[in-house]
Amino acid sequence: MDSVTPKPNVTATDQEQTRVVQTWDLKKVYRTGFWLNQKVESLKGCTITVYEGETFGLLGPNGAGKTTLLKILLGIVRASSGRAVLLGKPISDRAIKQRIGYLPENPYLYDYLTAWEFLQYTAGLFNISRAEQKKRIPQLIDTVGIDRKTAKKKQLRQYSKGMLQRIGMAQALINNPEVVFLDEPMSGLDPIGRYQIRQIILALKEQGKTIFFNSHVLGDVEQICDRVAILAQGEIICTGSLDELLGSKDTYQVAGKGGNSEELEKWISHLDFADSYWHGQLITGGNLDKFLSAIAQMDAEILELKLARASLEEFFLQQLRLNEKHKSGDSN
Ligand SMILES: Nc1ncnc2c1ncn2[C@@H]1O[C@H](COP(=O)(O)OP(=O)(O)OP(=O)(O)O)[C@@H](O)[C@H]1O
Repeated sequence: MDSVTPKPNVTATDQEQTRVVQTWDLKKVYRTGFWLNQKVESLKGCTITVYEGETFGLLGPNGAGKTTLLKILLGIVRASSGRAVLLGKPISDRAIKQRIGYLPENPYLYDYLTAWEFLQYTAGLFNISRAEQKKRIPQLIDTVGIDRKTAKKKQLRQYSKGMLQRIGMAQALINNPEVVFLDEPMSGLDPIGRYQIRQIILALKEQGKTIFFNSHVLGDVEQICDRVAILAQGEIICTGSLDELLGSKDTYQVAGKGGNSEELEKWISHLDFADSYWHGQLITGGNLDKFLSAIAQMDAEILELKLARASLEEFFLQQLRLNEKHKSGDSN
């Protein structure tokens, strides 16, 4: 594994954007049991691409293999077969560790250190000079929204779960990484804690960092991700941007009464008009106001207007159901 092999079919997107993470047919079989004679097939051939500057969400139910994939990319777990490239280098290349950040799912953050001491310790692991630490640590503490005095005085055992997660984010950023891997960064947090982590991720996105995160908190993913992949039972079952997977934010199902079909057809596709009642699909192109005034001028009335786009949660559950149906060979 680990050799760099170009993808045979290079698409327009590939040509335009730099690929930061690329895997080909990654597989992982864990051996368990006293005699290591039992096998758990955790990944069954994962091929994914993450482009520079994007926020990529790897979604999947418990046990789907998300953490395993992430740990393979980070070199914590060895793949059984397949290839992976990170920042243009094989994942076995130790030099790339300097360019990535990682927040594990349940980070252990040394209870008896203060946040400041903990960040000094992690900075030391990257050989960051004392002078640089003096600049970077306060900046990071500000970025993750912890009070500087608290960071210097309070031991981590006195922190709330949300504060610990934010310090975990700060340690993932200590080396100013180009790519940040976050394993379930919102899990176990209350809505305020999740909001704070989302804001930090959005700020990182603004700085142009590539963010790869695992999650099953789909509402959060929907708000911050550019592209997602769904992993189920070790296999990627779909991947794409939210618009590609869910449909455009501009598409509505609309139903109404009155007006005339010729005028309505200028706005509404698949128009079904009968006895002055009608329904169809409206693609506004961001001009919902213009449509509403056109309706008023036609002397028509809207009875129902709702977004045609499914939520990510609905889409996720539907994809998992379809995958299970497909697996069980049920054609109904
Ligand atoms: N070290 C290990 N030894 C044996 N089996 C393992 C090991 N690590 C993970 N597995 C198994 O591999 C499968 C995938 O686990 P993984 O932790 O990657 O899934 P996940 O999608 O991250 O799940 P979760 O959302 O619950 O964290 C599971 O069946 C798990 O039990």
